[in-house]
Amino acid sequence: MSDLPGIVVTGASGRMGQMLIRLIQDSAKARLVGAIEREGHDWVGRDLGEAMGGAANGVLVTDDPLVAFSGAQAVIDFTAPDATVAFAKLAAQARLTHVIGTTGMGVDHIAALKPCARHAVIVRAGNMSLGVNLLTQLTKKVAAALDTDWDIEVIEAHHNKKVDAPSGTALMLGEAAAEGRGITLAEHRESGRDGMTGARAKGAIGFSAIRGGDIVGEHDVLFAGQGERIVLRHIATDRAIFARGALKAALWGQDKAPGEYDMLDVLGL
Ligand SMILES: NC(=O)c1ccc[n+]([C@@H]2O[C@H](COP(=O)([O-])OP(=O)(O)OC[C@H]3O[C@@H](n4cnc5c(N)ncnc54)[C@H](O)[C@@H]3O)[C@@H](O)[C@H]2O)c1
Ligand SMILES: O=C(O)C1=N[C@H](C(=O)O)CCC1
Repeated sequence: MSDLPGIVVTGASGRMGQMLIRLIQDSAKARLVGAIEREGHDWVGRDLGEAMGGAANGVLVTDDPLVAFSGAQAVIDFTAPDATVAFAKLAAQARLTHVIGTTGMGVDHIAALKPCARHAVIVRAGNMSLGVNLLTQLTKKVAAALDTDWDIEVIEAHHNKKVDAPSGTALMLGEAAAEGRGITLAEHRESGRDGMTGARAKGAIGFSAIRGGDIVGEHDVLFAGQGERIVLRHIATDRAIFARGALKAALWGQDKAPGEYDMLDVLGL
């Protein structure tokens, strides 16, 4: 029996689920011990390897997290907000490191994670890539250096299957800009302009979302001044960057005290 950390992947058939499964199966630092899909999904009850179109790998896809979590050390979860809160409660009971990549979480979802983090390590980030997490620090620094004569806009583009907007990454970048400026995003957020909107509010942090085709994820933080503009940009061309970050977080969490963490903690940025 290997003593490598055993990892469960939720949303196994999803874009990120499949990426994570391949990464963990190829990893020398972790082993895949479970795969979860939602109740009624046609992968449930099937061998995971076969469901993914390859050879059998002996991992049965289940819709029962209690079964999957027993004998695991971490769960990596890129699903949907309600599902993530339900997984958090069970992961806390089982004392698993819970890595949350799910975006579109509302304030109630985030509040529901707090009691879980008293018992288990939770690492949550709207973007698990090194590049975007570094970009949040650059954004904070630029926003701190410029006054409100510079308008801040976050422009993001994603594939046509994405269900939430602004993206989790855009919100991270907006939070970083707000922090740099010493304001709260909640009080200065401006998104979804349409019709007679009136002039832009001075000091607002604006968001625009593009959805189309197979775009993996692109983010610009625009600082627009009089006669000049600064653009900080990140372009994701491969979902593997998110999966690598999530696996790193799951391993990092193994010797940490219960609590809520993000990728800045994991990456030491
Ligand atoms: N943080 C990051 O770095 C990052 C990167 C990529 C995607 N995401 C986010 O991850 C989430 C998933 O993205 P995706 O592109 O893989 O979506 P997807 O739709 O391809 O996959 C989601 C999967 O979750 C499954 N699911 C939903 N409810 C479930 C439940 N109750 N139990 C088990 N499985 C359930 C679905 O059946 C589906 O297979 C989104 O919120 C997305 O924004 C975050
Ligand atoms: O494909 C997605 O969905 C992505 N979601 C994250 C977000 O909302 O920022 C990260 C990029 C890809």
